[in-house]
Amino acid sequence: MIKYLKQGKQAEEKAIDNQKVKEIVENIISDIEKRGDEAVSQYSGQFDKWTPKSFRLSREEIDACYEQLTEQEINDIKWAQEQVRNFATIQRESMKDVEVETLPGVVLGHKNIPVDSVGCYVPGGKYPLVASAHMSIVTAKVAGVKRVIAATPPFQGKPAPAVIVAMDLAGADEIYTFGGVQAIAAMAVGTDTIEPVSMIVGPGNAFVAEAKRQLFGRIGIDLFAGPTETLVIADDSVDGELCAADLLGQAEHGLNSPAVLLTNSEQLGKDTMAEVERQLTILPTADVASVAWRDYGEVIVCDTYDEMLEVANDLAFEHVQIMTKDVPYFQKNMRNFGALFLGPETNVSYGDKCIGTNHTLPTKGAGRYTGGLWVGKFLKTCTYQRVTEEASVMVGEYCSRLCAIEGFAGHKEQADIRLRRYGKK
Ligand SMILES: NC(=O)c1ccc[n+]([C@@H]2O[C@H](COP(=O)([O-])OP(=O)(O)OC[C@H]3O[C@@H](n4cnc5c(N)ncnc54)[C@H](O)[C@@H]3O)[C@@H](O)[C@H]2O)c1
Ligand SMILES: N[C@H](CO)Cc1c[nH]c[nH+]1
Ligand SMILES: [Zn+2]
Repeated sequence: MIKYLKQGKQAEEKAIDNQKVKEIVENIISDIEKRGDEAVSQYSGQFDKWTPKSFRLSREEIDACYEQLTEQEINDIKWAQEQVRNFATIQRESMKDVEVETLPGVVLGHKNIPVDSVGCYVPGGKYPLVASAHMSIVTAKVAGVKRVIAATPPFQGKPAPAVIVAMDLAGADEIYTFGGVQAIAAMAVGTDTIEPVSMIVGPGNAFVAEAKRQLFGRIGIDLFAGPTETLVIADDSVDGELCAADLLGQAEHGLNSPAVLLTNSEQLGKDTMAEVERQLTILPTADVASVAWRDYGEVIVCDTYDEMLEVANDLAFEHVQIMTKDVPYFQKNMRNFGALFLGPETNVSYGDKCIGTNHTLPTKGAGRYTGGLWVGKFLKTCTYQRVTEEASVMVGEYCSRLCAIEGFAGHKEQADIRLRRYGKK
């Protein structure tokens, strides 16, 4: 049986917010399509109080950002990028091109071809999300994308130096300081000064995620990577203090970031709730985390692992932290999630910042149909075929008859002409 010790906002309340966001985003995109740079500047002024002469940073402006960081900070950014690059390179090497003779004289293959140009969005409303630069730009470059442009909103009234340095170290070819819907739309549809890209990637708030969703089709997107959500699956092998830290660690992302504890121990549920309240009195980001916990925090108690597994697969959350006696059971049976964090020794923050797996992950149920950002998202797997004359006759006979079933005369003739040319002479 499933029992809620604490429940978050219900689906209907969430849907009202979503509708408002949809309308706002639709209007901004259509205005930017019509008025280009002028509209980008207007929205940047309205939402971010930021209207520079040029949104694109010059080499001198980028270099000035390095001066604002310590050597340690630069080295740490480099270390994190190295981890992301290493893992992405191994993943890239696992994506082999294929060429095989499936029937005598029939050769089929596929090639993995990088997308020509990509726009990488690095969030920066509440926090300058330095790590998002590694996740998208480094990975795009490992995939072989030629033109990688990057955008991030101003932070506290100016370009965030650590984000700009991370973008530059990651290999971004153009760096823009603008955020939100205006950044996504400018990169996707292009303006007088910005050449549009083929694909937009990277996480963001509800406005950013919705803008990508609305533009999908005109451009490619990686996935729906909206407001952070985290699920902690735990039993009495761990304590409330650890569970609370792992819930609040992600609740601090935003007012609408769900943090859920799923347990088979009512006592752990109660201890965690008490611990959350205690930690909120000392967490410097409690202003955000406390609202997220109040509105979207949940504590669900189940009887068995099987029940916990079913709830977790239904939730299809972005992050799933497993802290149970039987970790392999969840590793084996979890099907819907963005990333798994196995055991109390690791945690979401390692993945967020530096361990090497990508932190741009599916939210709002998108984990039911996609994994997170990875090198494969930047590659188009495109097929080709080649046949001998003899094989063309063999396949052509099947094809001709199959076309006749469907009434496709033109298709049939494509086969028949080859039967006449390559058939018995
Ligand atoms: N799913 C993932 O992989 C993942 C990874 C990292 C971060 N995130 C999420 O990214 C988000 C970052 O959000 P953020 O807000 O800090 O930064 P952000 O850069 O995504 O958004 C800031 C921009 O939002 C726009 N904006 C703000 N209020 C608006 C309004 N009322 N109307 C229109 N536009 C508006 C502004 O232009 C601003 O530049 C968080 O929700 C975090 O949880 C998700
Ligand atoms: N947890 C975020 C993904 O939802 C990623 C991140 C980066 N920095 C901090 N957090
Ligand atoms: Zn995080």
